[in-house]
Amino acid sequence: MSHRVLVEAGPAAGVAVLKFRNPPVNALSLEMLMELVISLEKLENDKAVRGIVITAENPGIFLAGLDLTEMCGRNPAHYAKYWEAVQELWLRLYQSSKVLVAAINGACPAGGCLASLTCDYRVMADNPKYTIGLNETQLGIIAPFWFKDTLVNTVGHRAAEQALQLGTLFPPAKALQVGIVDQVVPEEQLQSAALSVMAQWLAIPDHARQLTKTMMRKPTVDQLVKQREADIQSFVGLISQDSIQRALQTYLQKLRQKKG
Ligand SMILES: CCCCC/C=C\C/C=C\C/C=C/C(=O)SCCNC(=O)CCNC(=O)[C@H](O)C(C)(C)COP(=O)(O)OP(=O)(O)OC[C@H]1O[C@@H](n2cnc3c(N)ncnc32)[C@H](O)[C@@H]1OP(=O)(O)O
Repeated sequence: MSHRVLVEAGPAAGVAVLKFRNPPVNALSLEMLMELVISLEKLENDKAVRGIVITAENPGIFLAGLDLTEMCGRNPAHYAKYWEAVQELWLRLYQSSKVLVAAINGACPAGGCLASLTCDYRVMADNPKYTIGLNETQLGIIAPFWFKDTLVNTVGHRAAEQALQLGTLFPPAKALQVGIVDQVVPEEQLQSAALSVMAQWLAIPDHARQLTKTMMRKPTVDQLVKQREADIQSFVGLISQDSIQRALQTYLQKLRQKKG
């Protein structure tokens, strides 16, 4: 039984809706990652499901990204386990044979943006409070190569380089202009817009669409698959550095003080 991920049958045949519900901010904790992987595996094996709309149960925060508390003050074995789970989620999402449509109904930084970038299409609610992007450099860390590759595959090299160096979080109109999202709609129309685009994608025969998706994505997937263990070791080495730990602690404190 999953607590942090809700899967519902969609209103249209063949469509499931996967909702994030990990309060307070839908951070990708280890438990959340594991529940997501299990939910995605079940959906992948369900022949009746052809498409999945991915969204947050409560509007406001789509996903707050990776859980910073999983990357601060822990031991190397924990960092390795956590990173393997992050890799696994990305591999499941990016290689999914289903049509994935992200209905972005809230803040979507870093790991949240990455999850949405694995989808085939992104619709974002037109709310200026919501932003999306790979903001790692603002935290004093760097987006790993496969985060970078996923962004490059979406927006192209120049736009990705600029967004990554600056760690830009784009509001909806800017995100559309750069191409991080494909469509921006009034908030109350988000779910219907996602279902409408899903219907267009499902009009294509599955086998042709799936083979095309694999052809487009395989080179990027292979890069990680062939060096998964080395990527884990790089992550553990980097995240364990005192300077990185200090940067993450400072960022977390700033988030906590924001309220005070
Ligand atoms: C191969 C080798 C390469 C190695 C490179 C090394 C490192 C790179 C590794 C990983 C890449 C990292 C990816 C990430 O995803 S990092 C996370 C990025 N996320 C963010 O920057 C978002 C931060 N959060 C926010 O901006 C806001 O919280 C929000 C999501 C916009 C919501 O705002 P709101 O005002 O509604 O809530 P609060 O800010 O008050 O937060 C409430 C509560 O939640 C805590 N929290 C927020 N975000 C996170 C998070 N990502 N992880 C853990 N906890 C989080 C926040 O601190 C508050 O806690 P409190 O205790 O005060 O209640």
